[in-house]
Amino acid sequence: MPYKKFEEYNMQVTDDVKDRYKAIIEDLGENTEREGLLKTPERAAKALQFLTQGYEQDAAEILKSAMFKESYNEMVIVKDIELYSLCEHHILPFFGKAHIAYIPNGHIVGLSKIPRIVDVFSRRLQVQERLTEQILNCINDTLKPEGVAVVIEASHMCMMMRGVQKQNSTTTTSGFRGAFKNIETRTEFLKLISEKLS
Ligand SMILES: Nc1nc2c(ncn2[C@@H]2O[C@H](COP(=O)(O)OP(=O)(O)OP(=O)(O)O)[C@@H](O)[C@H]2O)c(=O)[nH]1
Ligand SMILES: [Zn+2]
Repeated sequence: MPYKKFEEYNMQVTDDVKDRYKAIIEDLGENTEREGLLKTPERAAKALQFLTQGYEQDAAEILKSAMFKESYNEMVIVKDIELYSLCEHHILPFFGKAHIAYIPNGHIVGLSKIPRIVDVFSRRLQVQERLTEQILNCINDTLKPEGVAVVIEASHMCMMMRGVQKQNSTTTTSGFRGAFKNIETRTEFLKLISEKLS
């Protein structure tokens, strides 16, 4: 199914993950019976299911649900799409912005569907490079546009709160297909998104 409602947590998964969180919190030396922590294993289990809901969603179906025949064939850019994902190495957040463009080839897509597929692929255990490529491939294979471009800028908590502890570094990844392989088209896209890049 393309969407999942958040009241619909899988009770079996919630119970299993809750028990494991309880054990982890105890291993860390905390008392899971104190008031503030009583419901924490269950809350954390639900939070983790929310943050990984993308596994149960079908990004191609989301795009297909709002594709419309149109002759418009200039660049369409949706920029500054905020994203929150989880780094698969440390299960810590990475977050930032995606900038996405495509050039239609007979079909346009409902604009909101682009941020929706960013969420589908973000809400998994990820690396930024694969996230970039999955968004790119999904739009390319489903919409079959003249071209598609994806740029993601993100900060990784695993590099900020721990490890190398660098607070100001950001990572940029990008991918281009079709018409965006052409240097002029790519430059136009990068110019249009950089007007608001920090
Ligand atoms: N390429 C890539 N690397 C990532 C991403 N998220 C986290 N990493 C890196 O994954 C690497 C895992 O390296 P390891 O040496 O196995 O793990 P570690 O000992 O915790 O490494 P440090 O973070 O350097 O302390 C680290 O260099 C992280 O910075 C990502 O989205 N893409
Ligand atoms: Zn990490």
